[in-house]
Amino acid sequence: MLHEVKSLNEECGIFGIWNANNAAEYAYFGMHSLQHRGQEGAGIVSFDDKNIYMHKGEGLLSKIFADKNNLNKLTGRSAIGHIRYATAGSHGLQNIQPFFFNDPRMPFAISHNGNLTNAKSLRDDLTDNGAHFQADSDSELLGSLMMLDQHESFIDRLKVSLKKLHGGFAFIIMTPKGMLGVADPHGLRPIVLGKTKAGSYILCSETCALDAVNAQYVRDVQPGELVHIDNNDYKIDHYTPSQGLSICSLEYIYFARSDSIIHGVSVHSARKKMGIQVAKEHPVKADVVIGVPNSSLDAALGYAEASGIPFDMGMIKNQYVARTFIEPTQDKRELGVSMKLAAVKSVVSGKDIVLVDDSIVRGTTSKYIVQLLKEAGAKSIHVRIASPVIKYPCFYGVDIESKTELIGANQSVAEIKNTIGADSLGYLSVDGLIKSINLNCNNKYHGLCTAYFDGQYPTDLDDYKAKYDEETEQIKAHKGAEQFVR
Ligand SMILES: O=P(O)(O)OC[C@H]1O[C@H](OP(=O)(O)OP(=O)(O)O)[C@H](O)[C@@H]1O
Ligand SMILES: NC(=O)CC[C@H](N)C(=O)O
Ligand SMILES: [Mg+2]
Repeated sequence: MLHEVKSLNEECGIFGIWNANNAAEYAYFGMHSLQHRGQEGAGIVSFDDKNIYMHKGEGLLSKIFADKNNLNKLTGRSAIGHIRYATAGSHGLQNIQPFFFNDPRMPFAISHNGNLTNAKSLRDDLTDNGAHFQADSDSELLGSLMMLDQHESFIDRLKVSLKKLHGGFAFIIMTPKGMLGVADPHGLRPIVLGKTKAGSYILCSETCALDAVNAQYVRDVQPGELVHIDNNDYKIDHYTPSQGLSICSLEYIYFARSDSIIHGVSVHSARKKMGIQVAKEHPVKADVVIGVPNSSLDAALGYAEASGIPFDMGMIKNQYVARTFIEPTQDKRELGVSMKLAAVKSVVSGKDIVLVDDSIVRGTTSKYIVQLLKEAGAKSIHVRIASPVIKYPCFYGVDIESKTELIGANQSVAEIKNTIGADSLGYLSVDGLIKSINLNCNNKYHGLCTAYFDGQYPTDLDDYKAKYDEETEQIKAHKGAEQFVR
């Protein structure tokens, strides 16, 4: 299976529109602006009064729908779409969503962003109860549970089944009668409601997809909520009580597009504040601040603003290589980074540099960039990371499920500094991160999941717990490690 050259793998993007002319076309344009969330495959399912239409494929949306007929055949006034980056189950067409369930009581299609922590146990139970599966990802389990459930109404079947799911999930569910949006009890994955000028409702992962189709933001779907949309309006219901918002902090740090607004916080502003905050926490004398295009540029601007050191374009990104797919081995990954990023010698030569990146996962990018800047004549390189040390894996929809691949779980900050060859290295503190995002949420989690940094998982780890416990002893060794080294 081929993968894009990315160090930090993204999540999925979901989009649904109800009661619109050319619904599938809306889905296509909305999903196009969510392409950063997954590049493995995509699909759209549309409904008209009598029929269901579907087209799915592997790779980028523009490739899957390059033949316009693939979109034109998706008629009807409602459509639901999905773009995938796998976290559970195999790669390949069978796991590309939306999944369609031909339930004679009420047919439905589902799109899922997230990862279920109890998927294996649920699958085992369902298999014992005679369920048949279309594929092997976690996402179809909601449909499988609903197919076996005996409640009379569709909503009851949905609510009962949702209660059995653990972990991170945002779902859009579509039937011939209406569209539904769901957030897990902690709201780990983002999902928003919007409305077009013509009055059609949209559910999608990020507000950038609403902007792309000229729709207005209505509200974020809150933890434990079930939003019903039909021809008349939308209605907010709950399938379970909220456990308090703890949305994935990496959405703000890296995943979401900078122009999106999540739970009232502009992603761009949050990133800029992370840069301002890391400048306060780890000041350094230097000639120029540079960012790693594109995802750290907002933070680099913040660092420059707070420190008074000028920002410049010390690195450029080859936009075309970002869409090159290669095998995800370490040597190919390194080759991928070198094809993707290049130094601007006139900016970096002879200079003391502050190099800002949004995160370090395996260390591949930072190591390569430090080397690149040295070769371009930089005098010294002070790396500043606009997020805390990533030491713990994620089980809620991001593809870092083992600590063995995390440099921050295996090395102290001093060791990482040496590994990447920097003159100094400073990470943002967890408090600094919470302050920069500032969700103004008074719950235990400050509105955020910061498990990557502090191991505070808002849910049980269920089927992942045994492996996680095995790795925990090693992780402990680095607990409380310093945030800065010279
Ligand atoms: O330590 P590493 O394992 O290298 O991972 C960290 C890098 O991964 C991400 O960038 P990525 O290259 O995925 O994509 P981007 O171009 O969107 O920043 C992130 O922005 C860091 O630069
Ligand atoms: N990244 C995601 O949200 C993935 C959704 C689902 N777990 C899958 O693997 O298809
Ligand atoms: Mg990057």
